Amino acid sequence: MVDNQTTSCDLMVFGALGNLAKRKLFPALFQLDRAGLLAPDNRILAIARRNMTTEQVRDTLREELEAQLGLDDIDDAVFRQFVQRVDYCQLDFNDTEGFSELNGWRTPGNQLIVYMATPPSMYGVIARNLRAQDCCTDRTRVVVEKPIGHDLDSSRVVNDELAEVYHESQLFRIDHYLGKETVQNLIALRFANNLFASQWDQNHISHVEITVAESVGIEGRWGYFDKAGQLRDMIQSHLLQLLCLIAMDPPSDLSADSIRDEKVKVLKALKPITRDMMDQYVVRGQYTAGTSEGRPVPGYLEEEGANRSSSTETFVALKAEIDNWRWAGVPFYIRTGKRLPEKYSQIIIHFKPAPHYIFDPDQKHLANNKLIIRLQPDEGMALKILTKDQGLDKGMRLRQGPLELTFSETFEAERIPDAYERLLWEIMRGNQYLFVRRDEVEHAWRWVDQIIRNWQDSGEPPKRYAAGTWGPVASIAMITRDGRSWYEDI
Ligand SMILES: NC(=O)C1=CN([C@@H]2O[C@H](COP(=O)(O)OP(=O)(O)OC[C@H]3O[C@@H](n4cnc5c(N)ncnc54)[C@H](OP(=O)(O)O)[C@@H]3O)[C@@H](O)[C@H]2O)C=CC1
Ligand SMILES: O=C1O[C@H](COP(=O)(O)O)[C@@H](O)[C@H](O)[C@H]1O
Repeated sequence: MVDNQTTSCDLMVFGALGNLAKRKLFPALFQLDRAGLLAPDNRILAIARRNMTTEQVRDTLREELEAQLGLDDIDDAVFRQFVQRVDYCQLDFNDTEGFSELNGWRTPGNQLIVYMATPPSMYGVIARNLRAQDCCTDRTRVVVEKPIGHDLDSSRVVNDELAEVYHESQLFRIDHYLGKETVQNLIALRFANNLFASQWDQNHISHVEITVAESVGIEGRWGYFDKAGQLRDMIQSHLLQLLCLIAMDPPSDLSADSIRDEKVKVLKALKPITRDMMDQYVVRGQYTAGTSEGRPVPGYLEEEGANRSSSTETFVALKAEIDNWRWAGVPFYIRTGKRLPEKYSQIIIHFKPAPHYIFDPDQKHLANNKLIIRLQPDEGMALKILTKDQGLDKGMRLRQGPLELTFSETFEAERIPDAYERLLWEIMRGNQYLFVRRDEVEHAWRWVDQIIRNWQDSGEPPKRYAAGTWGPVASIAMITRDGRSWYEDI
């Protein structure tokens, strides 16, 4: 059931002293409180194994919020109101007996939200230990982070462990890209504007590009990242979710299952990339030393904690095809990487040219309309259209220009909430539409696993690219072979 208003709830954060909690969860909860979106009796129990008192944890929260949100953002009164909600419980998640302490903290009758900001290997043990307490009723919602496993088999183990204790309707699997305002806007763009809805298929679209470029390296997360790589870390989750939102058929309504059913159909229709297709369809890269934002940076193999012979990829470009009526013959070119020249995420829809061209043959290359959807930064969209160049001497020369919508300029300059604010708010309201269902996770793994197996079988190392460049040249060759290029006018 979806609540329309903020409900009274108790939130338990397992792993509350970790990186995610510090950087994302507590800042998001603070912002919700500041916006008046936490009910007066909402309480937060921070749970971790370090020996600390509630007072110490509240003090560190102040420092961390100041660091994350900037000093100006912290209002004393709001901060005091916020930290009063927070208690700390020292607990090793393997200590079954220790879980009994959690019961004393709960407000009887309140909705309970259990947020597992822990390694996925802990999800099962926490769920089982909670089952022994009064923390698994139908008034409980459980939030888990990506990645769910590192392949299909291990994701099934994690999902089975959760399913042993909780019903699917209680599970909120986070993919934080779904919490980004501009990602949700894809649904509005596609299904609120008949102009696009009627053009959204292989009759009108020639190809689609999805780029999620990061300028950061692995940010001290070698231990995690080296076991994952960019394909598992970014494509299996965020980029396939973006692809689904672009490619799915219209859902019959905005309910979680209507949307998720349509996404699953897309994932099931993804054409497997077989071993003999790999050369043409997938490029894997790893950064070497170079520059980032004007300063020298080490290569992946020289990062802190690195194993110097790692063949983990930090860049992937691939061509995905969707075997269904809507998308037959329309490639989706996807690329994502770390230590690229800048951070931006955008989707480009390349429309087919008009069936008959009557203008200057030299300008024929301009003839495709493009819809550019900027997810971050500078959120907005531009529709590239052709008009006549102005002036008596120009004849019918064409000029390409944008119909431009920059959200920060067109709409009142409101702060764009961080993805985790939106996601936490939806969890409190019990709305699962921005969360990933089990079958989505598993179909995504099935497709990604095959690519990983192909890499393992070939034993070919990733191609090198210097930090601060756009990835291996092979990624340019991949799209050029099809007579296309990555869109550059950012
Ligand atoms: N950090 C990020 O940006 C992102 C993280 N995620 C996911 O979020 C989850 C958390 O990640 P992250 O915060 O980076 O991880 P961290 O390792 O920084 O935090 C994990 C937390 O869990 C605690 N913990 C682990 N084992 C136990 C145990 N047996 N008993 C008690 N406490 C325990 C750790 O305690 P201690 O400090 O004592 O070790 C720590 O507080 C992971 O699933 C990750 O994949 C997803 C997207 C982005
Ligand atoms: O989930 C992850 O996402 C971040 C990128 O997120 P963004 O919101 O900054 O675009 C990525 O850096 C990280 O490796 C990955 O685990």
